[in-house]
Formats: sequence, C-alpha cells, structure tokens
Amino acid sequence: MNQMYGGKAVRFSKLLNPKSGRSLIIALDHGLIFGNVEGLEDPVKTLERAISCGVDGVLLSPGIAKLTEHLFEGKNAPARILTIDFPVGSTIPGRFEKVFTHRLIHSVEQAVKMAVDAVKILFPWGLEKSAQAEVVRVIAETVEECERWDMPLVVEPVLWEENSSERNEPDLIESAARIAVEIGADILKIQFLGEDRLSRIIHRLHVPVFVLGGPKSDDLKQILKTVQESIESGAKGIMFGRNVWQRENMEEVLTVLKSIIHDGLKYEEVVQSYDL
Ligand SMILES: O=C[C@H](O)COP(=O)(O)O
Repeated sequence: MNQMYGGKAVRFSKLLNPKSGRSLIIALDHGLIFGNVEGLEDPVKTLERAISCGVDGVLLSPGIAKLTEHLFEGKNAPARILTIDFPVGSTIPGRFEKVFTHRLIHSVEQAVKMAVDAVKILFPWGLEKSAQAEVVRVIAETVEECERWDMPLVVEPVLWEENSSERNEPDLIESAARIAVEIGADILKIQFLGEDRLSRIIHRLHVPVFVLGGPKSDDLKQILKTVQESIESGAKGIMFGRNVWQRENMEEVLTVLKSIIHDGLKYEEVVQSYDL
C-alpha cells in the first residue's frame, strides 16, 4: 500500500525500519508552536537521547533540523521529517484558540537541500470559508511542490477551531483524512480513532498511515494498547512525542514501543517483561 515511486519511494523507504517495514518516529517539533514545553526544554538533548535508543525517524522544526544536521550523517542515522508550516492563531491556550489559517515557513526546495526524507503540514479542517480556502490553497501548492521535488508529503488533519472538544470527533477526522488524500497527501498522520475506523481508513485510502500520540496520558498501558491496535489495524507506525519524552523512563518506553511495533509483541507481554 504505497503509491509513491521514484525519488519519493526512495525517500519514504528511509522512514521505515528495514527489518519490520514499520516505524517508530519521535515528534520533537512542539517548540515551534508552544515554545517551552515540559520534557522538551532542550530539544537537542532530547533528540540525542531518542537517537541513541535507535528510533527510526524524527519529526523536527526547520530550526532544530538546521542545528542538528551533524547528528544525521552516516547510514545508521534515523530519517527526518520536517514540519514546514505554522498554524496561525493557536499559540497561546485561552487567547488565540481559533485557528484562522496556517502559513508555510519553509520551502520544499529548501527541504531537499537539507536532505530530509519527508515534509509535514497540518490540514486544519472545519474552518470558516476564507480560512478554509487558504488552507486548501497552501496544501494544494505544497502537493505540487512535493511532486516537483519528489518529496513525500505527510498531512495531518486536525480540528482546531473555537471549540477544541471538536478535536476528537472521529467522523470529521475521517472525512478530513479522505479530503487530504483527495488533495494529494502521500502519507497521513492521524489520531487513533479505534481499530475498526483506523483499519477502514487505511484500507480505503491506500496511503501509509502513522498514528500520533497526543497529550501525555497517565495510563501507559492504555497507550501501549493503542500502539498495538494501530499496528494490527495496518498503520505503518507511530509519530509520538509527549507520551515518550514527557516520561522519566523515556529510554525504557522506547524499548517497549520497538518490541510492539517491530517484533509484533502484545502489550500485555511487554508490560510483564518490563514491569511497567
Ligand atoms: O507533531 C506532533 C505530533 O502531534 C505528535 O506529538 P504528540 O504525540 O505529542 O501529539
């Protein structure tokens, strides 16, 4: 299930673990939107820790990618996905929660020069007419640029409007995922929407799907169950941030995630082995 070919296919292959064909990707781009974030106060240090644990890929902002290029030399380095947009209006909780639109902050051409393996943009869905038109224009132009440069495009459908509770409406996320693929997304990054729905999305839309983590949960076992169910539903992997680096035992959590994603272990077995 991968319609990419040529340079896109080569780049996309770097995101996947060569043995399992799946992927553990760590998202470290939160500082771009939120500034200082608990657990990610020093993004370079956290990135180094993640790399030393053998993650398959990382999601970075342009500035941190530039600062850390030296960490990605050599054949054993993880892949990089570059976040190239900024959601305007969502930065300070309680003040600017309505996402009016988003802006590109980095070109696809420049991403090629940085030798990253994919670029990622948000797809804010459910906006008022002019904001939605602007978002669709930005995504469509990015699709075209990614075709021009053979760069895989990851699109993340989100429901970030005035009422943040809408963020978890599975029907709307499923529709937005469909629309993202119709516009030209090569890869989707979406919330876990339950096994049945996720499996349906993956099999109907024919693009690789990665599941995001969301805010840190106190229930690690539930998170691990979600990861197992995502993989069993056909997801290529996960792109997790806070549920990894906001935990004191980040290294142990990464080892456990690798067992579930790459070795197909059940979360109950892993939990017993690691006493989590
Ligand atoms: O880019 C950030 C993604 O949403 C993944 O991070 P998260 O697991 O903290 O939600």
